[in-house]
Amino acid sequence: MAPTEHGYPIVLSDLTLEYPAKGPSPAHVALHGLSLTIAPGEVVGLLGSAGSGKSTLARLLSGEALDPRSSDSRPVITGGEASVLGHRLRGLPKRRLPELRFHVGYLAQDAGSRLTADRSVAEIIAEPILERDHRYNQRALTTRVATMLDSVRLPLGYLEKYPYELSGGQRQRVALARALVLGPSVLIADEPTAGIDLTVRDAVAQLIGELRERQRFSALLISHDLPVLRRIADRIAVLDQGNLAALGTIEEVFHDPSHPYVAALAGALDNGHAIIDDVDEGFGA
Ligand SMILES: Nc1ncnc2c1ncn2[C@@H]1O[C@H](COP(=O)(O)OP(=O)(O)OP(=O)(O)O)[C@@H](O)[C@H]1O
Repeated sequence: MAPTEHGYPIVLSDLTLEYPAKGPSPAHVALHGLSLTIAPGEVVGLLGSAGSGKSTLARLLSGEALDPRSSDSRPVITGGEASVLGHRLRGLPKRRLPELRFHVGYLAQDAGSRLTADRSVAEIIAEPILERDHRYNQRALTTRVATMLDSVRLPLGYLEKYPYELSGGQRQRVALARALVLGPSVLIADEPTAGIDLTVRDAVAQLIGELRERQRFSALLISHDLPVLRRIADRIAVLDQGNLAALGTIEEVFHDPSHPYVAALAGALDNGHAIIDDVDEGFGA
């Protein structure tokens, strides 16, 4: 594995990320001068208003936004730097992208609902391994896939099922198994519990917590689900319109908020909202 910068798997220093102008759409700065470090084994929760840049950051750190094959328009680092496991992402040579992606598990937004429809659960989970080595030992592959399915608490009988046969929560667990199949050192998860019913949400949170203990990865977890964040995040960062509005433990951030968006989040919490998407209205894009 590449050496980490100052021992931190993720280092953002004064990072500015911009979507370049495209056709009639002008350039858009999605993140302004963001600085944040994530320590080995640390889980940082990321909250923010709609359009505040959370998914853009996730796409960059996972390497997805650096992939020239990506169909979406891609954000570009126009200021500062982001390092993941010692890889400096600004101007990262294309040949180093596979190594970065090997060590970084990425659970994209709505990953569960975007599983390839005509592949079995076993094929979906095995895919990241076979993409790297299509001659991977079949027996070792079967064992690895079964172990991953078991670690996300799905019965082995599900290996031959197809996504349409699974519930939303089960699909999300398959997506998580796929994101973790290469044993990453860093996990980037974008709303892993969104759209899942309450009981399963708790199970997914517990699972990420357990896997983190077992595999010891650092993670950036985008979520507005306070019970989930309380359970697994060591600190939270709050973004508002591309700027860092707060950073600290949940208690530190919500104790005496000075930023209006953070104050609105704290107000929603006081009113008993566990999932605090509701305050997005009136904030952000
Ligand atoms: N492909 C793109 N091209 C141009 N602009 C984009 C693109 N994707 C996102 N943006 C813009 O960048 C900003 C940040 O978007 P992003 O999806 O990162 O926000 P977010 O915090 O994840 O929002 P949400 O909570 O709604 O998912 C928004 O203003 C959005 O319109």
